[in-house]
Amino acid sequence: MVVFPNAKINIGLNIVEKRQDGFHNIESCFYPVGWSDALEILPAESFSFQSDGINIPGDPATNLCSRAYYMLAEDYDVEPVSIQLLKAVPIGAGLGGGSSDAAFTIKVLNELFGLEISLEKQLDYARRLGSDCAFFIENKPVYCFEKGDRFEEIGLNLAGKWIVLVNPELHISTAEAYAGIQPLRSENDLREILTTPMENWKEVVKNDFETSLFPKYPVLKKIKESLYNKGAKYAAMSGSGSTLYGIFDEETDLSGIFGQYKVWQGYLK
Ligand SMILES: C[C@@](CO)(OP(=O)(O)O)[C@H](O)COP(=O)(O)OP(=O)(O)OC[C@H]1O[C@@H](n2ccc(N)nc2=O)[C@H](O)[C@@H]1O
Ligand SMILES: Nc1ncnc2c1ncn2[C@@H]1O[C@H](COP(=O)(O)OP(=O)(O)O)[C@@H](O)[C@H]1O
Repeated sequence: MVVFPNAKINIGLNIVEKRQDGFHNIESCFYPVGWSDALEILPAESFSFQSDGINIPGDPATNLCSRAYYMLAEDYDVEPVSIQLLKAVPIGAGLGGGSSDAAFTIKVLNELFGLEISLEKQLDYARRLGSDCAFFIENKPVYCFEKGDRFEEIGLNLAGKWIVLVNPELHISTAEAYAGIQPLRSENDLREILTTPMENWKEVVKNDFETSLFPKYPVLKKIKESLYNKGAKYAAMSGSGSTLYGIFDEETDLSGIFGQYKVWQGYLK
């Protein structure tokens, strides 16, 4: 079975408070975007994981796809598989690429072996692999809270808008980014603001990580400003960075402008 684990962006990200378990409660909106890896999972004589494309640091046995397989194999009768991943989504980029691979692995194994794991249980398995991971099980726009792994429906439809994602190939560790934050609950209700026209978001839909990371990495702020200068209706950093995105009313080819960086552009669904 071949699937295409896609990336996400965060629209607004408020780091509300530090939790007893060391994690943070956050509020954000997750929106799926088309930048994707390719993942093939086939029944095999023994388990194997191989990847191509962007190099993923670390032992293949600890790759999130392998971890998803071993986690399910503890509880279900799953046969050995060979997993082949073509990695295209930048790593440590605020796009949740690894989490998406893991969530898609759960979904594929569930289907391939007829495991009939309920949606709630798939979400629970995904939560064990990473805070971002559960989002990719349903993979639809949501408002998220707690660790970013509890969801509420959101009436946000950006289908047909054009998005440009710019990744300056700075690897920012999520843990390190959280460590640099002084949590503060926003007075704004993100769900309410996101029902207003996108032109109104610029001053109020904020990603708290920008405050700590922009002074440290000036290139991030520069890219965000360029996206606005090129006509973005809204621009921001996704998650803990380092990818910036701009949302446009119409198709706007910026591949030349940002030629020195990794760029993905396309329509939102
Ligand atoms: C910041 C966000 C926003 O969507 O995305 P990315 O920028 O990583 O894509 C997420 O909260 C990232 O989720 P994810 O990348 O799955 O993080 P995890 O593997 O669960 O955790 C990595 C580390 O980040 C910190 N962490 C993560 C989530 C959270 N709510 N509070 C935290 O403090 C913890 O230090 C944890 O050890
Ligand atoms: N399949 C995978 N794809 C990407 N990163 C992976 C994968 N499996 C494990 N990782 C590890 O996860 C971390 C980055 O995860 P990723 O989801 O790309 O970051 P972010 O959520 O910031 O976009 C890296 O430390 C990387 O080594």
